[in-house]
Amino acid sequence: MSNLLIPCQSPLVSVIGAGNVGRSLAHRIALKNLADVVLLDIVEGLPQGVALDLMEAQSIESHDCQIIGTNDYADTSGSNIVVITAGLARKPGMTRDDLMNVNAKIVVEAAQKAFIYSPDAIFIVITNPLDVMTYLVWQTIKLPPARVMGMAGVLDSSRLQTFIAMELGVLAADVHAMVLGGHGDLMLPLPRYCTVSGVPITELMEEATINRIVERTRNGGAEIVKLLQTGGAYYAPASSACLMIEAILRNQSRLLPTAAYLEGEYGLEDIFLGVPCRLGCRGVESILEVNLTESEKKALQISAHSVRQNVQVALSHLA
Ligand SMILES: NC(=O)C1=CN([C@@H]2O[C@H](COP(=O)(O)OP(=O)(O)OC[C@H]3O[C@@H](n4cnc5c(N)ncnc54)[C@H](O)[C@@H]3O)[C@@H](O)[C@H]2O)C=CC1
Ligand SMILES: O=C([O-])CC(=O)C(=O)O
Repeated sequence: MSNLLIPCQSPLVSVIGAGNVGRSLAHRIALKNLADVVLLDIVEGLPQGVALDLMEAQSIESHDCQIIGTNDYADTSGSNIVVITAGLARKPGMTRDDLMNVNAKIVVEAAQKAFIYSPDAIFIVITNPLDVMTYLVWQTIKLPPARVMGMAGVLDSSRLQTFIAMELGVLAADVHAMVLGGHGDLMLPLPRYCTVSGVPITELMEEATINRIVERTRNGGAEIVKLLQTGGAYYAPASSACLMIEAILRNQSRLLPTAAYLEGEYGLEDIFLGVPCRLGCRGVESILEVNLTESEKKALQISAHSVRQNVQVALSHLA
C-alpha cells in the first residue's frame, strides 16, 4: 500500500453559542478556510440548522471546512480553540454589566463542559461583560493564563480606525489604532498611538474632532444596540475574533489588543484587561507595555478598578 494519502487533520474551532456572533464567526472562519468548526448551542436544532445552512454554501465559496452543529459537548472534543459567545446580548438602555449575573452562570458552565473535552485548547471569550467573563472562565478551568483571553480590543480599535477613516476620507486599512482597558464606557482609546500610513492623527485632525471620535468609539457598541433594537453588533465582532483565531492558528505573532491576564504589567495584577499582546500558537505569547502618560495611566487604573469590582460582584453571585 502506498502512503500517498496521508490523513491530515484540519484545526478545530468550537464556538459555544450559535447566535448572531457565533454563527457569523463560523461563517468568517469558513470563508477564510481556517479550520473545521463545531457550533454548539443550548437550543435544539438551532446550531444544526445554522451549520447545515453554512455547509450548503461550501461549493459556492470553495472552502473545505467541515461545520457541524450540536447540543452535545462531546462533539467539541479535541478543539484547538474554544470560543465562548453563549449568553444574553444587551437591549437598548442596558449596559454590558447588566448582563453579568445571567451570563456568569452561562460562561462558567460552558467553560467547564468544553474543558472536559478539550483540555489542550486555547479559550477565547466574547460574552459580555467581556473582561469579567474572561476572568471567570480562567478561574473555572485554571489553565495557564496565556491560554485564556478575551476579544474586545480588536473590535474597539477597528471601530476607532473606521471612524478616523470616515472623518479623513481615507482607506480604513491604512489606519492603525489602539484601544486598551476594559470593554466598557471606561475603555481607553489612545489617539497618540493612532496613525494613517505612519502619520500620527494628531497631525491630521483637530483635538475636538479626535475627542468626538474617541467618544463615539467608547459608545460604539451602544450605538449599534440602539439602531438594531434586538441585540448587539455581530459582523465586526466576528471579524475581530476571526483575526485573533487566525493569528493563533497560523502562529502569526500579531500584535493585537487582547483582554489578557496581567501579572504586574501596567502596574496591575490578577485581572483580565485589554492590552497589546503578541498572539501566536501558544496563545498570548507576550504582553507589550507601551508608554502611557500620567492621565492615560490613571484612566487605565479607573477602568481596571471597575472591572475588578464587577469580578467581585460576579464571584459573590456565583458562590
Ligand atoms: N466582546 C465583544 O466585543 C462582544 C461581545 N458580545 C457579547 O456576545 C454575547 C453573544 O451575543 P449574540 O451572539 O449577539 O447573542 P445572541 O442572543 O444572538 O446569541 C447568544 C446565543 O447563546 C446561546 N446560549 C444561551 N445560553 C447558552 C448555554 N448555556 N449554552 C450554550 N449556548 C447558550 C443562545 O441560545 C443564543 O443562541 C453577548 O453577551 C454579547 O453581549 C457581542 C458583541 C461583541
Ligand atoms: O455593545 C454590546 O452589547 C456588544 C458589544 O460588546 C459591542 O458591540 O461592543
